Amino acid sequence: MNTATEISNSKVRIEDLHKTYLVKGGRTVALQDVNLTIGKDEFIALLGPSGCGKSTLLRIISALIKPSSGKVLISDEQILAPSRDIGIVFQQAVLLPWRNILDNVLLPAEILRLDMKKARERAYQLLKMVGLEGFEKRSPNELSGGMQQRAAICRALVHNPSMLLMDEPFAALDAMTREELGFELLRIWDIEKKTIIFVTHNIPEAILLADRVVAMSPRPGRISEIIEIDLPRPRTQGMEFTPEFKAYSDFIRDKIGH
Ligand SMILES: Nc1ncnc2c1ncn2[C@@H]1O[C@H](COP(=O)(O)OP(=O)(O)OP(=O)(O)O)[C@@H](O)[C@H]1O
Repeated sequence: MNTATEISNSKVRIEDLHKTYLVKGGRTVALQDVNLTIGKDEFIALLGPSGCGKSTLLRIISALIKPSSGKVLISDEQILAPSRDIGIVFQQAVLLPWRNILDNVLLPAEILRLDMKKARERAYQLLKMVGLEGFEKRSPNELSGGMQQRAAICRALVHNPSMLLMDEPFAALDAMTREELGFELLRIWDIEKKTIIFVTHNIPEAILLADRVVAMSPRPGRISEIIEIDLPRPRTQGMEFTPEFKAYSDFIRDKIGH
């Protein structure tokens, strides 16, 4: 099992990150000594038990919150404010109910004051790529949960960021839709070439998607293990039943004590 990788072409460098939240009557250490280098266009799965600090780490990388100490560099620049070069997908699609699907996808382009003609072309192209062609003018509540999450992915990509941060994006979906969207995400990643950080609790999902699985320990969150997933790409249905996959799964389960 390969757990040590040299990253020659780095996109993200996380250095000595600590995060302590001040809470009533004390403090919660959410992250401690987190160091990680992520390669350009790499697919990272951030795996760990509930409360180990995965969302906190994602929020620090996207500069939605500040670390207590340490820093995050993206393309060699320290991140101090939210960057337009990042797209974020959360567990819930949170589409605005009064806007149709196309206008929801276009929201970041409006906020960033991009050329709306070009943005509209891109939105149509993205919606087509995720199988939502013909649904552009529908309202979000006319779409299934999986379709809404597809639209949320398009919204995160419309301004063509080089990084995609995904916080348990498929956790609210049923198992079949979840798997389907996983493969769809891999297809998008193959076409669009992004650096992806994908938070999940789900070991098979992490193995199926990622180049490397970064396993975190329970609070205070630290990186306990980094496992390179040397399965061939494209990843396919049925791979989960191979002995190689099972070996990764057993190894990770053993390491994180599941
Ligand atoms: N705004 C906050 N104020 C105080 N404590 C917080 C805050 N956000 C998170 N925490 C605490 O920090 C720890 C890490 O939380 P975080 O949400 O990052 O974990 P997580 O691994 O993403 O959890 P889950 O998988 O359940 O979403 C938890 O103990 C949580 O209670």
